[in-house]
Order: sequence, then C-alpha cells, then structure tokens
Amino acid sequence: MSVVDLDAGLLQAVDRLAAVPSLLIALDFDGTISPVVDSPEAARALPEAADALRRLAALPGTRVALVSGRSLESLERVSDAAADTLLVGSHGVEVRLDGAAELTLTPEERQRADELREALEQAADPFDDVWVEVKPAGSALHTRRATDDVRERAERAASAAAERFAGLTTRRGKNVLEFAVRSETKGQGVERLREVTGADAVLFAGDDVTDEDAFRVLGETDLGLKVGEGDTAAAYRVDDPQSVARVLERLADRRAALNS
Ligand SMILES: O=P(O)(O)OC[C@H]1O[C@H](O[C@H]2O[C@H](CO)[C@@H](O)[C@H](O)[C@H]2O)[C@H](O)[C@@H](O)[C@@H]1O
Repeated sequence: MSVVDLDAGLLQAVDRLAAVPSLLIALDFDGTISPVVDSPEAARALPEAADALRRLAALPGTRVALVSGRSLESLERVSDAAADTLLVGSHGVEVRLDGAAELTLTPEERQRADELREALEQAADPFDDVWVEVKPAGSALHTRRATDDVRERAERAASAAAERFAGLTTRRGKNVLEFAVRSETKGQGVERLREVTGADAVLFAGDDVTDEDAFRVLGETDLGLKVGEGDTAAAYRVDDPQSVARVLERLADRRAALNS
C-alpha cells in the first residue's frame, strides 16, 4: 500500500495533526506496529514504522509513546525503543516516563500475583501448545498455536482456576486470556501520557479489544486509528501494521516539512 492508497479522510486528519504545536504519538505494539507472530519474543516493529517514529521523536514538540499489554520489561526488550520513548506496559499498570519506571505493588498484591501464576501454570500444564506468560501484576494464558478444541478447554480450566481469586481483572486479547491483580487500562495510560507531555493532540493506534479503552478517552482534536477488523470507537481504520507505518511516514514527512 502506498500513501495514495490511504483513505482521503484519514490523510486529511493526519495532515491536521502534523500542524499542532505539541503532539503525542501513542501506539499499541503487537498487531499495530509489529505484525502478530507465534512467539511474543520474536515480535519486532516494522523497520519503516521504527524509522518514522525515530524521525518524529527528533522533531520539536513531538513525543512518542508505546502503550502495550506487555510487561514493561518485555516491551523494552522487543521494541528496542529509544530512551526518550515513553512506555506504558501491562495495559496501563506499569509506566516508564523519561527514564523512571514505576510499579508499586503491595506485598499482598505480589503474593496474589505469585499464587495466580502457580494456579494458571497448573491449569495450563495438561494442554498441548498452551503456555503462561508471567507479568508483574498477573499472568496470561497463550493459545495461538493450540487447536480450537484445546484452546476452549484450556481457557475454561484457566478461568476456573482464576475464580478462586476474588476481584481479578480479566482481559481477552488475540489468542490470549489474561488475569491481573490490578485493573488499570490503556485509557488511563493515555490520559497520564497526555498530562505529562501537555500534548495538544494525540494519535493513538491499536488493533485489539484492550485498545478500545484508549480510543474512548480521545477527544475531537485527537486521532484514533483502529488496525484490522472488529468493532471500534476509533474514527479511522487501516488494514494492517504496514498501513500504520504509511500513516507514520506521512505524519513524519508533513511535520518535518512544517518545521523546516
Ligand atoms: O497491547 P499489545 O502491545 O498489542 O500487547 C498485547 C499482547 O501482545 C503479546 O501477545 C500478542 O502478540 C504475540 C506476538 O505477536 C502473539 O504471539 C500473541 O498471540 C498475541 O496475543 C504479548 O505476549 C501479551 O503479553 C500482550 O498482552
């Protein structure tokens, strides 16, 4: 897809965003700037997207952020983001703002997260091609490589195991079912980023159900970009991460031209 293949309304919205004095570009990672792959460790941002983000971050009044369901540590590793990239991990539970990472779990929450991990690992153990990803405030059951039947049974077993813990937050993603002892959302993450950057406008792009929390906090001056199919609160939509890269390239070109 070339720039001319992007929807005309979207191109206009991108050009409008390019001209705001203070801009925040906040992006989901998996499925948005990184194509979905079988192993979360193998995920990488598309080189065109990474390059456009580097160009944008170097421009005046422009901040780049990643807002992910991954733990901060995993997001830092796979995204290889520049040190000045603002990071929100674990769907809003963890943040890294200008170098300082914060996560304050109480001893009780840590213990609950440990017990939850053990319970989910036990529940997942009998199933082929199912595994548990451990995060600071919870654990996620991954089923991408499992058959439909195994996925269904494994999710039932995991949900039954999680029922023993009161007050957990459950999040469903692409072939992933996650349980956490904290309930922050990507919407809260984006609000926090808006506050610390003082941005006049925000571009948020995302592909999954948990990204809808972020789309819902956007206002009239912002731009919400849904990637792929599914119901959405975003005003614009593209097909895939390659198209997101085209949008970022267009934004970088326009904003650089306005600053030259
Ligand atoms: O909010 P995101 O940045 O989109 O993170 C959502 C989840 O991403 C990862 O899992 C997903 O991507 C994997 C790699 O492409 C894929 O194998 C998996 O099936 C997807 O669910 C990550 O592992 C999770 O922790 C994130 O919550």
